[in-house]
Amino acid sequence: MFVNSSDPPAPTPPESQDDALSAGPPGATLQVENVQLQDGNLTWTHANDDSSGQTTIDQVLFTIHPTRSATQADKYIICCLREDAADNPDNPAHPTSLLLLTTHAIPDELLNAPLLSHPPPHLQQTPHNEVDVVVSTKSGVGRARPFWQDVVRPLLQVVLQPGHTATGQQPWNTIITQDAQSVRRYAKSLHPSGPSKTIILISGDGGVVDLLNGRESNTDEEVAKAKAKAKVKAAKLPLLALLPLGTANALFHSLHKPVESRSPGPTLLVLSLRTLFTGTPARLPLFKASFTPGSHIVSHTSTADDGSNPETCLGPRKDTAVSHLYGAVVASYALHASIVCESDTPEYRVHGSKRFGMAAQQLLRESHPYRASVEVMTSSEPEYRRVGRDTHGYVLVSMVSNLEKTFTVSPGTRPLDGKLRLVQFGPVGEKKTVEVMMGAYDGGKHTLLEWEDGEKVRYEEVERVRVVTQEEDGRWRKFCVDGTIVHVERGGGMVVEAVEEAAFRVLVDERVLLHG
Ligand SMILES: Nc1ncnc2c1ncn2[C@@H]1O[C@H](COP(=O)(O)OP(=O)(O)OP(=O)(O)O)[C@@H](O)[C@H]1O
Repeated sequence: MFVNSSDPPAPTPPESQDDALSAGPPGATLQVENVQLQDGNLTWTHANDDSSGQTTIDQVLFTIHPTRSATQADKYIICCLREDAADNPDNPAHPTSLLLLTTHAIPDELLNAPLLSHPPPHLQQTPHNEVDVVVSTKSGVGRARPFWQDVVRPLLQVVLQPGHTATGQQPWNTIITQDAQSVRRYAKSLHPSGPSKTIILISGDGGVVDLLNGRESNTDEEVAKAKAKAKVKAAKLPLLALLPLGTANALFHSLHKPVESRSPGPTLLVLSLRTLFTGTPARLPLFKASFTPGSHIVSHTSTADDGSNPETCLGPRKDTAVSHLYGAVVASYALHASIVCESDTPEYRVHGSKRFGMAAQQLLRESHPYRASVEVMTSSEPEYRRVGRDTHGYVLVSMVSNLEKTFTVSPGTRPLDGKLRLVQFGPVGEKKTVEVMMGAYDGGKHTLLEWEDGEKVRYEEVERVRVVTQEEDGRWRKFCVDGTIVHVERGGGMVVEAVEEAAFRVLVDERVLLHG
């Protein structure tokens, strides 16, 4: 979450500044002819010099056929994403770029692929709808901003072309994060009674949790009032469009699991851009994690922390007090929470998703038995039932199937099903824990694991989970909600349950709703 200390200081534009004014040309626009599609390869001839070009069908985002203007009536724009460093060797800081092919005729297969003749309503700024773009600059390995500048912004410009004004004003608002509180501050500005909002969130799961909780913290009262008065309609709930530029991107992977193929196939970014322009809104299921009094959010990125202390998660440091958090991904205790917490140092962050494995190695060597009570309620059991023994290795309550693309923590979860599932096992030691992790990387087979000593992985659908820690050492009293770490007091804990009331909608690929 911190810039490496060797980086030059980054210019920090005001959060609300729309840096579209400094935009360059919208991607590389090429006039092409003789476009053909064969064996998954799209080929063409450049109109100016007859040279040829090619890309794969997986890199095609969609085709625009703007029928609005007579001059453009017979023109197509094939929009492609290039995201291989090899495609952009001159500029490794900008690993993704847009390729726009303008042509008079396209192969039939592209007519059947996503074809945009009008900007989708959710991307149009009108008196009844606003479009905000939130760029979380420290997500993942820091590529959200170049992705916005090089790809998303020019694509919006091309699709929303008639919205341009002479002043260069764009029909969207841009929020570039400046610190760890930026997304929360933005969320606070969302008013349930204002026009409906589409929020294009260029970030990882942390941006989503910040958005869910920033909004909630100031609008509890307002939301209650607005609901009582106007009965906030589902269609007015803010609509999230996720562009997954984080490390794990669990929410996007899980929501798009039915349409995400193993390679080769469209990449995560291609899928997310297709969904942004052609997706369908759905209610985003949420859970609430409530914490005992005295609990605090632990963070590396508060203003008080200059990032020089990699031991934040190991020490007794306290940050913002917290009573509850909303989440859309997972709430956890024990190994998972410790991995997320201890991998979130500036040193580990530069390694992208490898940081989880690096922190896990150390924690696995220690294989700490976490002293706690874990209890569940299910739809058929209205009283708490104890799960496991007095010590635990892994306790995770999931609302999604995947924590990473290939890490299926909850194979029974379907996108948007709104169900909570518990994955729990005891302190089984390094070897068996690795076996569990390998099962998760093998489509979720860990949920069937049982060992000869009677230990097993417990996996079940639950309504509510209560975890109370009995640890003395603060290092083992960390809980995790969608990547946010909460430190609880001695004897403290967390209760997790699904939330009935909808607060956000999310854009998904239409096929997810049909086959999810
Ligand atoms: N300019 C900034 N300075 C400090 N912190 C920032 C800044 N911009 C964003 N952040 C914080 O960095 C965190 C980035 O988390 P995010 O989840 O988006 O990425 P990630 O942790 O890499 O991905 P994932 O959660 O999917 O693994 C967020 O909590 C956000 O508030």
